[in-house]
Amino acid sequence: MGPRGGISRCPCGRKLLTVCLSRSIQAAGSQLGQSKDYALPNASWSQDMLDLYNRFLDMTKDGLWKRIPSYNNILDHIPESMKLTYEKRKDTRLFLRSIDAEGAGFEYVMFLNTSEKRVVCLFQPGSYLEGHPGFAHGGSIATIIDSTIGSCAISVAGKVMTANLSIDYVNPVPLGSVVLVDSKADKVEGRKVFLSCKMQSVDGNTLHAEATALFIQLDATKAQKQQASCQ
Ligand SMILES: CCCCCCCCCC(=O)SCCNC(=O)CCNC(=O)[C@H](O)C(C)(C)COP(=O)(O)OP(=O)(O)OC[C@H]1O[C@@H](n2cnc3c(N)ncnc32)[C@H](O)[C@@H]1OP(=O)(O)O
Repeated sequence: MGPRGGISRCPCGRKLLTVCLSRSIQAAGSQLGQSKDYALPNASWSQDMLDLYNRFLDMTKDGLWKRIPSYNNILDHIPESMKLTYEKRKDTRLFLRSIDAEGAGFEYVMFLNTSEKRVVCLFQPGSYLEGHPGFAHGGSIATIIDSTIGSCAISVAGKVMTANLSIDYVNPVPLGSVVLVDSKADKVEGRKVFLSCKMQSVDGNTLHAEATALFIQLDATKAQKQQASCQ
């Protein structure tokens, strides 16, 4: 990972500046009628989250890493060429963006490195994701892993679905902490994409979870049938 970014050295304070910038970008976006991008700092992000975000943002400068924008409607994530005949519905939401209160649900941002076939997600689980008292629910961990690995699979193979996801939960994740979800595509065999992933603490000293997954590239004919059946 590269050195920390210039933003952090601003005299008016990194957190304040970053949040101001994100608000300006979001305000500009809404003026243009664009969807809100949630993968930008907000006031709920901890210093750890902001520090990591700025480190990764710095790594996007040479073009190897890209920040993946995040919207509350899945169709805003899908390239035009992959949308086929989906119709945008107003009554659906991407599961991870279903909680409105900042900081209460899935606070996350993903970064893609295409040449390494890798997606890293910075994840700060909020209080509505509680399982055991004070810790993130295993389902929320599975969700962020599935989405991170899934984003990696999509970048490699386009339209895919999870066929298998296997997770070893090693250490619980405290609510409000920040973890790194580091996924990579290990192998592509025909329509099958095999991926693996580690969820670790920011200092790298705690392994929270390890996962492997199989994603299958959708057969065009079957994909059209699936779409037709859910419209
Ligand atoms: C933040 C932004 C978010 C964006 C990321 C979103 C990521 C989220 C992803 C999801 O959560 S997707 C939702 C959960 N997944 C599903 O609901 C999938 C349900 N399953 C299916 O629809 C089908 O089973 C599937 C599309 C996965 C595969 O059906 P196909 O009919 O296309 O595949 P087919 O049965 O022909 O199998 C193709 C190959 O894969 C193999 N295969 C299929 N399922 C397998 C499995 N479960 N385990 C091992 N191998 C499997 C199968 O043996 C075969 O191998 P071979 O080519 O070598 O013969």
